[in-house]
Amino acid sequence: MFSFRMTNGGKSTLSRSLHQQIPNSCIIAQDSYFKDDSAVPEDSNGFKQYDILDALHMDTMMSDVDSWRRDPETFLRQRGLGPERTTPSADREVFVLIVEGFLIFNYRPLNELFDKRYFIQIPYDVCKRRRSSRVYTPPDPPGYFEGHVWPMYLKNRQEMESIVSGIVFLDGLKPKEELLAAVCKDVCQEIERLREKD
Ligand SMILES: Nc1ncnc2c1ncn2[C@@H]1O[C@H](COP(=O)(O)OP(=O)(O)OP(=O)(O)O)[C@@H](O)[C@H]1O
Ligand SMILES: NC(=O)c1ccc[n+]([C@@H]2O[C@H](CO)[C@@H](O)[C@H]2O)c1
Repeated sequence: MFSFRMTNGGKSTLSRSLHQQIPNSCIIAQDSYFKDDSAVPEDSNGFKQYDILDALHMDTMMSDVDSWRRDPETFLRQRGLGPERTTPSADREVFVLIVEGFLIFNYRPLNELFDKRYFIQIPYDVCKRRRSSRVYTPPDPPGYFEGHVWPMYLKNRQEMESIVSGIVFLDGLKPKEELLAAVCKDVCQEIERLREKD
Protein backbone atom coordinates (compact mmCIF):
# COMPACT_ATOMS: atom_id res chain seq x y z
CA MET A 1 0.00 0.00 0.00
CA PHE A 2 1.28 3.42 -0.98
CA SER A 3 0.03 6.91 -0.18
CA PHE A 4 0.13 10.65 -0.95
CA ARG A 5 -1.05 13.92 0.65
CA MET A 6 -1.43 17.80 0.78
CA THR A 7 -4.23 19.77 -0.85
CA ASN A 8 -3.57 20.63 -4.51
CA GLY A 9 -0.05 19.19 -4.36
CA GLY A 10 -0.90 16.90 -7.27
CA LYS A 11 -1.96 13.72 -5.45
CA SER A 12 -4.81 12.74 -7.76
CA THR A 13 -2.73 13.49 -10.87
CA LEU A 14 0.20 11.36 -9.67
CA SER A 15 -2.00 8.56 -8.31
CA ARG A 16 -3.88 8.20 -11.59
CA SER A 17 -0.64 8.09 -13.63
CA LEU A 18 0.87 5.58 -11.23
CA HIS A 19 -2.21 3.40 -11.43
CA GLN A 20 -1.89 3.36 -15.24
CA GLN A 21 1.75 2.24 -14.99
CA ILE A 22 1.34 -0.45 -12.32
CA PRO A 23 -0.49 -3.67 -13.16
CA ASN A 24 -3.01 -4.89 -10.57
CA SER A 25 -3.15 -1.53 -8.83
CA CYS A 26 -6.16 0.48 -7.77
CA ILE A 27 -6.83 3.76 -5.99
CA ILE A 28 -8.80 4.62 -2.87
CA ALA A 29 -9.20 8.41 -2.65
CA GLN A 30 -9.95 10.01 0.72
CA ASP A 31 -11.97 12.81 -0.92
CA SER A 32 -14.69 10.24 -1.70
CA TYR A 33 -15.41 9.90 2.03
CA PHE A 34 -16.38 13.46 3.03
CA LYS A 35 -19.47 13.67 5.24
CA ASP A 36 -22.52 15.55 4.07
CA ASP A 37 -22.19 19.34 4.48
CA SER A 38 -24.90 19.32 7.18
CA ALA A 39 -22.70 17.07 9.34
CA VAL A 40 -19.62 19.34 9.13
CA PRO A 41 -19.49 21.92 11.97
CA GLU A 42 -18.45 25.58 11.62
CA ASP A 43 -15.74 27.33 13.62
CA SER A 44 -16.21 30.67 15.41
CA ASN A 45 -15.49 32.53 12.14
CA GLY A 46 -18.26 30.66 10.31
CA PHE A 47 -15.82 28.48 8.31
CA LYS A 48 -16.92 24.86 7.76
CA GLN A 49 -14.38 22.53 9.35
CA TYR A 50 -13.62 20.38 6.30
CA ASP A 51 -9.90 19.94 6.87
CA ILE A 52 -10.12 17.68 9.91
CA LEU A 53 -10.55 13.90 10.26
CA ASP A 54 -14.00 14.37 11.78
CA ALA A 55 -15.27 15.72 8.43
CA LEU A 56 -14.61 12.31 6.85
CA HIS A 57 -16.22 8.87 7.11
CA MET A 58 -12.90 7.26 8.03
CA ASP A 59 -14.66 4.11 9.25
CA THR A 60 -16.13 3.56 5.76
CA MET A 61 -12.77 4.29 4.12
CA MET A 62 -11.10 1.78 6.48
CA SER A 63 -13.66 -0.89 5.67
CA ASP A 64 -12.97 -0.42 1.93
CA VAL A 65 -9.23 -0.73 2.60
CA ASP A 66 -9.92 -3.87 4.66
CA SER A 67 -11.95 -5.44 1.88
CA TRP A 68 -9.04 -4.86 -0.56
CA ARG A 69 -6.66 -6.46 1.99
CA ARG A 70 -8.92 -9.50 2.43
CA ASP A 71 -9.35 -10.16 -1.29
CA PRO A 72 -7.64 -7.77 -3.73
CA GLU A 73 -8.63 -9.82 -6.80
CA THR A 74 -12.35 -9.55 -6.05
CA PHE A 75 -11.88 -5.86 -5.15
CA LEU A 76 -10.34 -5.23 -8.60
CA ARG A 77 -13.04 -7.23 -10.42
CA GLN A 78 -15.81 -5.31 -8.62
CA ARG A 79 -14.31 -2.11 -10.04
CA GLY A 80 -13.97 -3.49 -13.55
CA LEU A 81 -10.17 -3.76 -13.24
CA GLY A 82 -7.89 -6.77 -13.87
CA PRO A 83 -6.57 -8.89 -12.45
CA GLU A 84 -3.66 -9.02 -14.91
CA ARG A 85 -1.18 -11.88 -14.91
CA THR A 86 2.38 -10.46 -14.69
CA THR A 87 4.27 -13.53 -13.43
CA PRO A 88 4.08 -17.19 -14.53
CA SER A 89 2.97 -18.20 -11.06
CA ALA A 90 -0.28 -16.61 -9.83
CA ASP A 91 0.70 -16.82 -6.16
CA ARG A 92 3.65 -14.46 -6.74
CA GLU A 93 1.38 -11.73 -8.10
CA VAL A 94 1.66 -8.43 -6.19
CA PHE A 95 -1.48 -6.30 -5.81
CA VAL A 96 -0.98 -2.61 -5.13
CA LEU A 97 -3.37 -0.28 -3.34
CA ILE A 98 -2.68 3.43 -3.86
CA VAL A 99 -4.30 5.46 -1.09
CA GLU A 100 -4.41 9.18 -1.82
CA GLY A 101 -5.63 11.87 0.51
CA PHE A 102 -4.76 15.02 2.42
CA LEU A 103 -5.16 13.46 5.90
CA ILE A 104 -4.19 9.83 5.61
CA PHE A 105 -1.10 9.70 7.82
CA ASN A 106 -2.88 11.35 10.76
CA TYR A 107 -5.33 8.43 10.95
CA ARG A 108 -3.32 5.82 12.82
CA PRO A 109 -5.19 2.62 11.85
CA LEU A 110 -4.62 3.49 8.18
CA ASN A 111 -1.13 4.93 8.53
CA GLU A 112 0.27 1.76 10.03
CA LEU A 113 -0.68 -0.28 6.95
CA PHE A 114 1.45 1.56 4.37
CA ASP A 115 4.56 0.02 2.81
CA LYS A 116 5.57 3.40 1.34
CA ARG A 117 4.51 6.93 2.24
CA TYR A 118 4.89 9.95 -0.05
CA PHE A 119 4.12 13.54 0.82
CA ILE A 120 3.94 16.03 -2.05
CA GLN A 121 4.67 19.52 -0.78
CA ILE A 122 4.23 22.92 -2.41
CA PRO A 123 4.65 26.44 -1.01
CA TYR A 124 1.80 28.63 0.28
CA ASP A 125 1.43 30.87 -2.80
CA VAL A 126 1.42 27.97 -5.30
CA CYS A 127 -1.06 26.02 -3.18
CA LYS A 128 -3.32 29.08 -2.92
CA ARG A 129 -3.18 29.66 -6.69
CA ARG A 130 -3.86 26.01 -7.60
CA ARG A 131 -6.67 25.82 -5.07
CA SER A 132 -8.34 29.00 -6.39
CA SER A 133 -8.73 27.35 -9.79
CA ARG A 134 -10.66 24.42 -8.27
CA VAL A 135 -14.33 24.21 -7.37
CA TYR A 136 -15.23 21.94 -4.46
CA THR A 137 -18.75 21.06 -3.36
CA PRO A 138 -19.50 23.30 -1.54
CA PRO A 139 -17.14 25.90 -3.07
CA ASP A 140 -14.54 27.58 -0.83
CA PRO A 141 -16.06 30.82 0.59
CA PRO A 142 -13.90 34.00 0.47
CA GLY A 143 -10.97 33.83 2.89
CA TYR A 144 -11.30 30.05 3.34
CA PHE A 145 -7.74 29.25 2.24
CA GLU A 146 -6.12 31.72 4.66
CA GLY A 147 -8.71 31.22 7.41
CA HIS A 148 -9.10 27.44 7.45
CA VAL A 149 -7.21 25.38 4.83
CA TRP A 150 -3.65 26.61 5.41
CA PRO A 151 -3.80 26.87 9.24
CA MET A 152 -5.25 23.33 9.39
CA TYR A 153 -2.58 22.08 6.98
CA LEU A 154 0.16 23.43 9.28
CA LYS A 155 -1.52 21.90 12.34
CA ASN A 156 -2.13 18.51 10.68
CA ARG A 157 1.38 18.42 9.28
CA GLN A 158 2.92 19.11 12.67
CA GLU A 159 0.81 16.34 14.22
CA MET A 160 1.80 13.98 11.40
CA GLU A 161 5.51 14.68 11.81
CA SER A 162 5.26 13.91 15.52
CA ILE A 163 3.74 10.46 14.92
CA VAL A 164 4.99 9.22 11.52
CA SER A 165 8.48 8.44 10.27
CA GLY A 166 9.80 7.16 6.97
CA ILE A 167 7.92 9.60 4.74
CA VAL A 168 9.41 10.39 1.33
CA PHE A 169 8.91 14.12 0.70
CA LEU A 170 8.38 15.12 -2.94
CA ASP A 171 8.68 18.58 -4.46
CA GLY A 172 5.30 19.27 -6.07
CA LEU A 173 6.83 22.08 -8.16
CA LYS A 174 8.64 19.50 -10.27
CA PRO A 175 7.06 18.50 -13.58
CA LYS A 176 4.40 15.78 -13.34
CA GLU A 177 6.48 13.42 -15.51
CA GLU A 178 9.50 13.75 -13.23
CA LEU A 179 7.45 13.04 -10.10
CA LEU A 180 5.88 10.02 -11.77
CA ALA A 181 9.22 8.61 -12.90
CA ALA A 182 10.76 8.95 -9.42
CA VAL A 183 7.80 7.37 -7.58
CA CYS A 184 7.38 4.65 -10.20
CA LYS A 185 11.01 3.60 -9.82
CA ASP A 186 10.77 3.55 -6.04
CA VAL A 187 7.46 1.64 -6.05
CA CYS A 188 8.70 -0.93 -8.57
CA GLN A 189 11.74 -1.62 -6.36
CA GLU A 190 9.42 -2.09 -3.39
CA ILE A 191 7.19 -4.46 -5.39
CA GLU A 192 10.23 -6.58 -6.29
CA ARG A 193 11.29 -6.61 -2.65
CA LEU A 194 7.81 -7.77 -1.57
CA ARG A 195 7.71 -10.41 -4.30
CA GLU A 196 11.05 -11.86 -3.19
CA LYS A 197 10.01 -11.81 0.46
CA ASP A 198 6.85 -13.90 -0.16
N1 LIG B 1 3.60 18.54 -10.93
C1 LIG B 1 2.69 19.47 -11.19
N2 LIG B 1 3.06 20.67 -11.68
C2 LIG B 1 2.15 21.65 -11.93
N3 LIG B 1 0.81 21.51 -11.74
C3 LIG B 1 0.37 20.33 -11.25
C4 LIG B 1 1.27 19.26 -10.95
N4 LIG B 1 0.54 18.21 -10.49
C5 LIG B 1 -0.76 18.63 -10.49
N5 LIG B 1 -0.86 19.89 -10.95
C6 LIG B 1 -2.09 20.69 -11.09
O1 LIG B 1 -2.46 21.11 -9.77
C7 LIG B 1 -3.89 21.03 -9.59
C8 LIG B 1 -4.20 20.08 -8.44
O2 LIG B 1 -3.80 18.75 -8.81
P1 LIG B 1 -4.48 17.46 -8.18
O3 LIG B 1 -5.96 17.50 -8.37
O4 LIG B 1 -3.74 16.28 -8.68
O5 LIG B 1 -4.11 17.75 -6.65
P2 LIG B 1 -4.66 17.05 -5.33
O6 LIG B 1 -3.50 17.05 -4.40
O7 LIG B 1 -5.28 15.73 -5.65
O8 LIG B 1 -5.77 18.07 -4.83
P3 LIG B 1 -6.98 17.88 -3.73
O9 LIG B 1 -6.86 16.53 -3.14
O10 LIG B 1 -6.75 18.95 -2.73
O11 LIG B 1 -8.24 18.08 -4.46
C9 LIG B 1 -4.46 20.56 -10.93
O12 LIG B 1 -4.83 21.73 -11.63
C10 LIG B 1 -3.28 19.87 -11.61
O13 LIG B 1 -3.35 19.92 -13.03
N1 LIG C 1 -16.85 17.10 -0.50
C1 LIG C 1 -15.65 17.47 -0.87
O1 LIG C 1 -15.03 16.80 -1.64
C2 LIG C 1 -15.04 18.72 -0.28
C3 LIG C 1 -15.87 19.68 0.25
C4 LIG C 1 -15.31 20.81 0.79
C5 LIG C 1 -13.93 20.96 0.84
N2 LIG C 1 -13.14 20.00 0.32
C6 LIG C 1 -11.67 20.17 0.40
O2 LIG C 1 -10.99 19.06 -0.13
C7 LIG C 1 -9.64 19.19 0.30
C8 LIG C 1 -8.97 17.85 0.25
O3 LIG C 1 -8.88 17.38 -1.06
C9 LIG C 1 -9.71 19.76 1.69
O4 LIG C 1 -8.76 20.81 1.81
C10 LIG C 1 -11.16 20.28 1.81
O5 LIG C 1 -11.21 21.63 2.26
C11 LIG C 1 -13.67 18.91 -0.23
